[in-house]
Amino acid sequence: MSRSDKPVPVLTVDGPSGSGKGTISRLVAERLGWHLLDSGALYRAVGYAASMAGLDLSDAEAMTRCAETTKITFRDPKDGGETRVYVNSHDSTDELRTETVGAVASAIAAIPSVRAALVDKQHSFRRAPGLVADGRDMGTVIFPDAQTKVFLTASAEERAKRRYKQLKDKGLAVTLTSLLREIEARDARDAARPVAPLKPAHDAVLIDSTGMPVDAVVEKVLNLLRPA
Ligand SMILES: Nc1ncnc2c1ncn2[C@@H]1O[C@H](COP(=O)(O)OP(=O)(O)O)[C@@H](O)[C@H]1O
Ligand SMILES: Nc1ccn([C@H]2C[C@H](O)[C@@H](COP(=O)(O)OP(=O)(O)O)O2)c(=O)n1
Repeated sequence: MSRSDKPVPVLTVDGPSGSGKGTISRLVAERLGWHLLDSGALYRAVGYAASMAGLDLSDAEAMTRCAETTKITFRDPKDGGETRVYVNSHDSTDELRTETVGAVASAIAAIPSVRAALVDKQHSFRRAPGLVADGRDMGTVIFPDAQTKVFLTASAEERAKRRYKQLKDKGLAVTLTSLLREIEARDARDAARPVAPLKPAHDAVLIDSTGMPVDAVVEKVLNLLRPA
Protein backbone atom coordinates (compact mmCIF):
# COMPACT_ATOMS: atom_id res chain seq x y z
CA MET A 1 0.00 0.00 0.00
CA SER A 2 1.17 3.55 -0.65
CA ARG A 3 0.92 6.30 1.95
CA SER A 4 -2.54 7.28 0.70
CA ASP A 5 -3.59 3.64 1.22
CA LYS A 6 -4.28 3.24 -2.47
CA PRO A 7 -2.78 -0.03 -3.72
CA VAL A 8 0.48 0.43 -5.60
CA PRO A 9 -0.39 0.03 -9.30
CA VAL A 10 0.80 -3.08 -11.10
CA LEU A 11 1.04 -3.87 -14.79
CA THR A 12 1.43 -7.58 -15.46
CA VAL A 13 2.98 -8.89 -18.68
CA ASP A 14 2.60 -12.65 -19.12
CA GLY A 15 3.22 -14.81 -22.15
CA PRO A 16 5.31 -17.55 -23.75
CA SER A 17 9.08 -17.55 -24.26
CA GLY A 18 10.39 -14.98 -26.75
CA SER A 19 7.14 -13.05 -27.00
CA GLY A 20 9.02 -9.93 -25.87
CA LYS A 21 7.86 -9.74 -22.24
CA GLY A 22 11.28 -8.82 -20.86
CA THR A 23 12.01 -6.20 -23.52
CA ILE A 24 8.59 -4.56 -23.37
CA SER A 25 8.40 -4.68 -19.56
CA ARG A 26 11.80 -3.02 -19.19
CA LEU A 27 11.00 -0.24 -21.66
CA VAL A 28 7.56 0.41 -20.19
CA ALA A 29 8.98 0.45 -16.64
CA GLU A 30 11.65 2.94 -17.76
CA ARG A 31 9.05 5.21 -19.38
CA LEU A 32 6.85 5.15 -16.28
CA GLY A 33 9.67 5.23 -13.72
CA TRP A 34 8.23 2.05 -12.17
CA HIS A 35 9.98 -0.93 -10.60
CA LEU A 36 10.48 -4.11 -12.61
CA LEU A 37 10.07 -7.76 -11.62
CA ASP A 38 11.60 -10.36 -13.94
CA SER A 39 9.99 -13.37 -12.27
CA GLY A 40 11.50 -15.78 -14.80
CA ALA A 41 14.95 -14.81 -13.50
CA LEU A 42 13.94 -16.15 -10.06
CA TYR A 43 13.04 -19.58 -11.47
CA ARG A 44 16.15 -19.54 -13.64
CA ALA A 45 18.31 -18.63 -10.60
CA VAL A 46 16.90 -21.49 -8.51
CA GLY A 47 17.34 -23.95 -11.40
CA TYR A 48 20.87 -22.74 -12.01
CA ALA A 49 21.81 -22.95 -8.31
CA ALA A 50 20.39 -26.47 -8.14
CA SER A 51 22.32 -27.56 -11.25
CA MET A 52 25.56 -26.04 -9.95
CA ALA A 53 25.11 -27.89 -6.65
CA GLY A 54 24.58 -31.15 -8.54
CA LEU A 55 21.14 -31.66 -7.02
CA ASP A 56 18.55 -34.06 -8.42
CA LEU A 57 16.16 -31.73 -10.28
CA SER A 58 13.28 -34.17 -9.86
CA ASP A 59 13.64 -34.16 -6.04
CA ALA A 60 10.82 -31.78 -5.03
CA GLU A 61 12.05 -31.39 -1.45
CA ALA A 62 15.59 -30.54 -2.51
CA MET A 63 14.30 -28.06 -5.11
CA THR A 64 12.04 -26.39 -2.56
CA ARG A 65 14.92 -26.03 -0.09
CA CYS A 66 16.98 -24.58 -2.91
CA ALA A 67 14.21 -22.05 -3.72
CA GLU A 68 14.01 -21.12 -0.03
CA THR A 69 17.75 -20.66 0.47
CA THR A 70 19.15 -19.35 -2.82
CA LYS A 71 20.02 -15.67 -2.48
CA ILE A 72 18.89 -13.79 -5.58
CA THR A 73 19.58 -10.08 -6.03
CA PHE A 74 19.14 -7.68 -8.93
CA ARG A 75 21.54 -4.78 -9.39
CA ASP A 76 21.41 -1.99 -11.95
CA PRO A 77 24.90 -0.95 -13.07
CA LYS A 78 25.64 2.74 -12.29
CA ASP A 79 26.47 3.44 -15.94
CA GLY A 80 23.08 2.12 -17.10
CA GLY A 81 23.07 -1.11 -19.14
CA GLU A 82 21.58 -4.51 -18.42
CA THR A 83 20.38 -5.35 -14.91
CA ARG A 84 22.76 -7.89 -13.37
CA VAL A 85 21.38 -10.91 -11.53
CA TYR A 86 23.41 -12.28 -8.62
CA VAL A 87 22.89 -15.86 -7.49
CA ASN A 88 24.40 -16.49 -4.06
CA SER A 89 26.49 -13.34 -4.54
CA HIS A 90 27.90 -14.33 -7.97
CA ASP A 91 26.99 -12.34 -11.07
CA SER A 92 25.24 -15.09 -13.07
CA THR A 93 23.40 -12.88 -15.59
CA ASP A 94 24.89 -14.48 -18.71
CA GLU A 95 24.61 -18.07 -17.46
CA LEU A 96 20.93 -17.56 -16.58
CA ARG A 97 19.91 -16.59 -20.12
CA THR A 98 20.88 -19.90 -21.80
CA GLU A 99 18.15 -22.19 -23.15
CA THR A 100 19.50 -25.01 -20.95
CA VAL A 101 18.83 -22.98 -17.82
CA GLY A 102 15.44 -21.94 -19.30
CA ALA A 103 14.47 -25.60 -19.63
CA VAL A 104 15.62 -26.39 -16.07
CA ALA A 105 13.67 -23.36 -14.80
CA SER A 106 10.54 -24.58 -16.59
CA ALA A 107 10.93 -28.06 -15.05
CA ILE A 108 11.37 -26.94 -11.44
CA ALA A 109 8.66 -24.27 -11.89
CA ALA A 110 6.13 -27.09 -12.18
CA ILE A 111 6.75 -28.03 -8.50
CA PRO A 112 4.05 -26.28 -6.43
CA SER A 113 6.22 -25.87 -3.29
CA VAL A 114 8.97 -24.22 -5.36
CA ARG A 115 6.41 -21.70 -6.64
CA ALA A 116 5.12 -21.14 -3.09
CA ALA A 117 8.67 -20.46 -1.84
CA LEU A 118 9.01 -17.56 -4.29
CA VAL A 119 5.69 -15.79 -3.65
CA ASP A 120 6.78 -13.39 -0.88
CA LYS A 121 9.86 -12.35 -2.79
CA GLN A 122 7.73 -11.49 -5.82
CA HIS A 123 5.24 -9.51 -3.73
CA SER A 124 8.10 -7.51 -2.20
CA PHE A 125 8.74 -5.87 -5.59
CA ARG A 126 5.40 -4.05 -5.37
CA ARG A 127 6.59 -0.62 -4.29
CA ALA A 128 5.51 2.93 -5.15
CA PRO A 129 5.20 4.44 -7.64
CA GLY A 130 4.35 1.18 -9.44
CA LEU A 131 5.48 -2.21 -10.70
CA VAL A 132 5.75 -3.89 -14.08
CA ALA A 133 5.80 -7.66 -13.49
CA ASP A 134 6.91 -10.06 -16.24
CA GLY A 135 6.30 -13.82 -16.19
CA ARG A 136 3.73 -16.59 -16.69
CA ASP A 137 1.35 -16.18 -13.73
CA MET A 138 1.73 -12.51 -12.81
CA GLY A 139 -1.86 -11.61 -13.71
CA THR A 140 -3.45 -14.92 -12.70
CA VAL A 141 -1.76 -15.84 -9.39
CA ILE A 142 0.82 -13.37 -8.04
CA PHE A 143 -0.93 -10.03 -8.69
CA PRO A 144 -4.56 -10.97 -9.45
CA ASP A 145 -5.64 -7.44 -8.41
CA ALA A 146 -3.30 -5.74 -10.93
CA GLN A 147 -4.94 -2.76 -12.59
CA THR A 148 -3.66 -3.62 -16.07
CA LYS A 149 -2.87 -7.06 -17.46
CA VAL A 150 -1.27 -7.91 -20.78
CA PHE A 151 -0.85 -11.33 -22.37
CA LEU A 152 1.85 -10.99 -24.99
CA THR A 153 2.19 -13.56 -27.78
CA ALA A 154 3.83 -14.02 -31.18
CA SER A 155 3.98 -17.01 -33.50
CA ALA A 156 6.36 -19.78 -32.40
CA GLU A 157 8.45 -19.25 -35.56
CA GLU A 158 8.86 -15.54 -34.88
CA ARG A 159 9.72 -16.18 -31.22
CA ALA A 160 12.36 -18.75 -32.20
CA LYS A 161 13.86 -16.28 -34.73
CA ARG A 162 14.00 -13.55 -32.08
CA ARG A 163 15.68 -15.87 -29.60
CA TYR A 164 18.09 -17.08 -32.29
CA LYS A 165 19.20 -13.52 -33.04
CA GLN A 166 19.40 -12.64 -29.34
CA LEU A 167 21.59 -15.65 -28.46
CA LYS A 168 23.74 -15.31 -31.63
CA ASP A 169 24.39 -11.66 -30.75
CA LYS A 170 25.65 -12.90 -27.39
CA GLY A 171 28.05 -15.22 -29.20
CA LEU A 172 26.25 -18.44 -28.22
CA ALA A 173 26.18 -21.42 -30.59
CA VAL A 174 22.53 -22.19 -31.42
CA THR A 175 20.46 -23.45 -34.34
CA LEU A 176 17.03 -22.18 -35.33
CA THR A 177 15.53 -25.68 -35.58
CA SER A 178 16.64 -26.72 -32.10
CA LEU A 179 15.49 -23.39 -30.64
CA LEU A 180 12.04 -23.77 -32.18
CA ARG A 181 11.80 -27.30 -30.77
CA GLU A 182 12.95 -26.17 -27.31
CA ILE A 183 10.60 -23.18 -27.24
CA GLU A 184 7.62 -25.31 -28.23
CA ALA A 185 8.49 -27.97 -25.62
CA ARG A 186 8.89 -25.36 -22.88
CA ASP A 187 5.61 -23.59 -23.77
CA ALA A 188 3.76 -26.91 -23.78
CA ARG A 189 5.13 -27.81 -20.32
CA ASP A 190 4.44 -24.31 -18.89
CA ALA A 191 0.88 -24.37 -20.23
CA ALA A 192 0.10 -27.96 -19.17
CA ARG A 193 1.21 -27.85 -15.52
CA PRO A 194 -1.65 -27.98 -13.01
CA VAL A 195 -0.30 -25.14 -10.83
CA ALA A 196 -0.14 -21.57 -12.20
CA PRO A 197 -0.10 -22.63 -15.85
CA LEU A 198 0.78 -20.24 -18.65
CA LYS A 199 -2.60 -18.78 -19.66
CA PRO A 200 -4.12 -15.33 -20.03
CA ALA A 201 -5.93 -13.90 -17.01
CA HIS A 202 -9.64 -13.53 -17.76
CA ASP A 203 -9.19 -9.73 -17.66
CA ALA A 204 -5.93 -9.58 -19.67
CA VAL A 205 -5.57 -7.71 -22.94
CA LEU A 206 -4.10 -9.97 -25.61
CA ILE A 207 -1.37 -8.46 -27.80
CA ASP A 208 0.00 -10.51 -30.70
CA SER A 209 3.37 -8.91 -31.46
CA THR A 210 4.07 -10.98 -34.59
CA GLY A 211 5.39 -8.48 -37.16
CA MET A 212 5.05 -5.55 -34.73
CA PRO A 213 8.11 -3.42 -34.00
CA VAL A 214 9.14 -3.12 -30.34
CA ASP A 215 8.19 0.61 -30.19
CA ALA A 216 4.66 -0.12 -31.40
CA VAL A 217 4.15 -2.75 -28.69
CA VAL A 218 5.47 -0.36 -26.02
CA GLU A 219 3.04 2.36 -27.17
CA LYS A 220 0.15 -0.08 -27.20
CA VAL A 221 0.89 -1.11 -23.62
CA LEU A 222 1.38 2.49 -22.44
CA ASN A 223 -1.98 3.39 -24.04
CA LEU A 224 -3.68 0.80 -21.85
CA LEU A 225 -2.41 2.67 -18.79
CA ARG A 226 -3.57 6.09 -19.94
CA PRO A 227 -6.94 7.13 -18.57
CA ALA A 228 -9.65 6.88 -21.28
N1 LIG B 1 8.06 -6.86 -31.05
C1 LIG B 1 9.29 -7.35 -31.25
N2 LIG B 1 9.78 -7.41 -32.48
C2 LIG B 1 11.01 -7.92 -32.72
N3 LIG B 1 11.85 -8.40 -31.78
C3 LIG B 1 11.41 -8.35 -30.54
C4 LIG B 1 10.12 -7.85 -30.20
N4 LIG B 1 9.99 -7.96 -28.85
C5 LIG B 1 11.14 -8.51 -28.41
N5 LIG B 1 12.00 -8.72 -29.41
C6 LIG B 1 13.34 -9.32 -29.32
O1 LIG B 1 13.13 -10.71 -29.11
C7 LIG B 1 14.09 -11.23 -28.19
C8 LIG B 1 13.35 -11.95 -27.05
O2 LIG B 1 12.64 -10.99 -26.30
P1 LIG B 1 12.48 -11.10 -24.72
O3 LIG B 1 12.03 -9.76 -24.27
O4 LIG B 1 13.72 -11.68 -24.12
O5 LIG B 1 11.27 -12.15 -24.64
P2 LIG B 1 10.68 -12.94 -23.41
O6 LIG B 1 11.04 -12.17 -22.17
O7 LIG B 1 9.19 -12.98 -23.65
O8 LIG B 1 11.29 -14.29 -23.46
C9 LIG B 1 14.94 -10.03 -27.75
O9 LIG B 1 16.16 -10.04 -28.44
C10 LIG B 1 14.11 -8.83 -28.12
O10 LIG B 1 14.91 -7.71 -28.46
N1 LIG C 1 6.22 -16.36 -13.42
C1 LIG C 1 6.94 -17.35 -13.98
C2 LIG C 1 8.10 -17.04 -14.72
C3 LIG C 1 8.83 -18.07 -15.27
N2 LIG C 1 8.43 -19.35 -15.05
C4 LIG C 1 9.21 -20.50 -15.55
C5 LIG C 1 8.67 -21.04 -16.84
C6 LIG C 1 9.64 -20.54 -17.89
O1 LIG C 1 9.75 -21.45 -18.97
C7 LIG C 1 10.94 -20.38 -17.13
C8 LIG C 1 11.84 -19.25 -17.60
O2 LIG C 1 11.07 -18.05 -17.63
P1 LIG C 1 11.56 -16.75 -18.42
O3 LIG C 1 10.45 -15.74 -18.33
O4 LIG C 1 12.89 -16.32 -17.91
O5 LIG C 1 11.73 -17.30 -19.87
P2 LIG C 1 11.62 -16.55 -21.26
O6 LIG C 1 12.45 -15.29 -21.16
O7 LIG C 1 10.19 -16.23 -21.53
O8 LIG C 1 12.18 -17.55 -22.22
O9 LIG C 1 10.55 -20.13 -15.76
C9 LIG C 1 7.27 -19.63 -14.35
O10 LIG C 1 6.89 -20.78 -14.22
N3 LIG C 1 6.55 -18.61 -13.82
